[in-house]
Amino acid sequence: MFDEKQLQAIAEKKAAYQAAVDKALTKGPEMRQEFTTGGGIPLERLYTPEHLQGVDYPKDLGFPGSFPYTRGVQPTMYRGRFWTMRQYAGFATAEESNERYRYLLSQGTTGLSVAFDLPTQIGYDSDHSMAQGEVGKVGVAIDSLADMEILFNQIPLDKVSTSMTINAPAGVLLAMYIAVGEKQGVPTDALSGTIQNDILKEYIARGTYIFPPKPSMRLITDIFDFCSSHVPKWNTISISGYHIREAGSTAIQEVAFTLADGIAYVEAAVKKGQDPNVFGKRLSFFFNAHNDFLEEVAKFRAARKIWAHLMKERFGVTDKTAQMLRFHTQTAGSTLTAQQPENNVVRVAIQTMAAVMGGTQSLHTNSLDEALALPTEKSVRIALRTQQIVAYESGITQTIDPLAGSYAVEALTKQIEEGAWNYIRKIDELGGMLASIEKGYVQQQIQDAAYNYQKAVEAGDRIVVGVNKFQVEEDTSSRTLLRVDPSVGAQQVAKLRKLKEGRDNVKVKDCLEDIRKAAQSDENLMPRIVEAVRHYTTEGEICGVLREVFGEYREHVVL
Ligand SMILES: CC(C)(COP(=O)(O)OP(=O)(O)OC[C@H]1O[C@@H](n2cnc3c(N)ncnc32)[C@H](O)[C@@H]1OP(=O)(O)O)[C@@H](O)C(=O)NCCC(=O)NCCSC(=O)CCC(=O)O
Repeated sequence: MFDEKQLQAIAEKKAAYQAAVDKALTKGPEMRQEFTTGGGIPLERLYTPEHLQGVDYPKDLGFPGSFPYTRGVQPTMYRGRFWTMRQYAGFATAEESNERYRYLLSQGTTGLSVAFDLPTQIGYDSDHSMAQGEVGKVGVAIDSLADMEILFNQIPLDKVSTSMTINAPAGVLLAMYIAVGEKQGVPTDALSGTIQNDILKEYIARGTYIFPPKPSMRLITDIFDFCSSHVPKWNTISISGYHIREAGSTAIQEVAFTLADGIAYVEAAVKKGQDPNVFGKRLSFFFNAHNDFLEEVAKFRAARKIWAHLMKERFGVTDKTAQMLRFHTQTAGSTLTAQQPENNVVRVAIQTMAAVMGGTQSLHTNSLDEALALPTEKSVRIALRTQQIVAYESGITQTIDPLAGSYAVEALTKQIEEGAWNYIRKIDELGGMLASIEKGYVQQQIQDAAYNYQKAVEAGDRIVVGVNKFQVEEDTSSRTLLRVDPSVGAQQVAKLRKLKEGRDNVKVKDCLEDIRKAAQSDENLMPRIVEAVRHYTTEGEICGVLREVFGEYREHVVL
């Protein structure tokens, strides 16, 4: 971006600067021998136009809303519309969670995001022995359409978009959402939202899988196909790097493994004869926002660029929307500290700025007390206000991709891009993402990175304020934390018993038989599942039949 003469002048001046640095170093050394990003990328003392050598503006950066989308997916970005402020929430019963959603909406949240309890996430009803002690704990307990109707009571599904963090049983929860829409008189083509539906990262990092890879991929591609024709505004998957990063990966690994998962999904759907120009439009992504501000901004920019190239060049996608990497961000749970939790507000604010400067489409900001418990209403409000302050007061939303052209940010963007491509090539060599997971390669890479980070914290090479430096004695007696009522499990079991007594059990049996037959054949499962939930067939019953046909996945332990 600079001509030869300018670069020559810079090189000459740089010699003088180096002499000044050498002199400064004789007076006192720098604080560290080597400086690196949080993700371990080596950093130079100073970045100059020399670092932009090789950056081809139209090719590498371009303009917002056009290939390769490095600078953002919308031509006007936040001047036209802020990102969706989408707080992940849900606990106890559908009634209590509905109250929390309506509170959030009244406070200015612009999208919903449902957290389900663990039994729901692994396809068990609240009365299953595996569910004991877990009902309503980390999210809301949903057994049937009856619970979903309460969850979205007085929330118009044609006006608000909803994300559901559900993976192995994603099709069942999507079917229930469709059925709630029908009850509200909202046609399926007016529903908008996202299901996480990303099983590969469950095998790698999160753990709420049910079925083995093959039928799991089939369920996912069934959903792609079904939504393309029936629920066209639905984001059919949220390909997630968030949990990979929470498990301890570096920023480069987060990008690489997420996009490699994306490649696996596209390949699976293409193999089924689906058109990536169509289903590709509704693939969405989900990343983490950590504290290392510049690295995070660069990460988001690099991820968009790589995905656009992958879709265009590897899969021959010509549709512009299908080339775009659109993503949700959550601030990093793993950076929150139980010590001096008020400091977490500052961490979240920095991470919010990184997500916004990186061009996110949707954002969840963590609450200050989340290292201790599920957030209280007050702490959730502060988290939401953090987004609102960044949106309305910081000024950073008024200029698109404002850090572009920063020597340091462009250099980091390139480094992350190159690092991620190296991993993607390695995964290709290993036979793709599924094979790489089965070999334990991906898990091992993440474990090594997590181990190195922890060692650095324990050695004091990485400072976590309030944890390994600046500790204080804290009086925790006045802390108010949210506690889920332990009677939720019993309440949910009683509700389920009543439901099963009152519904048409012959119809339910027929629906389950239809699902079994469809599962044993190549038929798309979604229409059968939608029909079953309409008749109040429970999630556990549907997943139970699928378990019988598909079997269950057992974890590949990496030692
Ligand atoms: C695509 C995204 C990322 C965002 O979708 P959204 O609907 O919010 O936003 P969007 O698509 O960008 O914008 C909505 C519509 O406005 C349009 N639009 C946006 N900006 C515009 C602009 N400047 N000018 C004109 N139009 C614009 C878009 O094109 C789109 O229209 P069209 O629709 O017409 O194109 C989606 O997938 C999403 O919301 N994901 C959220 C995932 C999530 O919450 N996950 C929580 C996980 S929690 C978790 O997993 C962690 C904890 C755990 O482990 O459990």
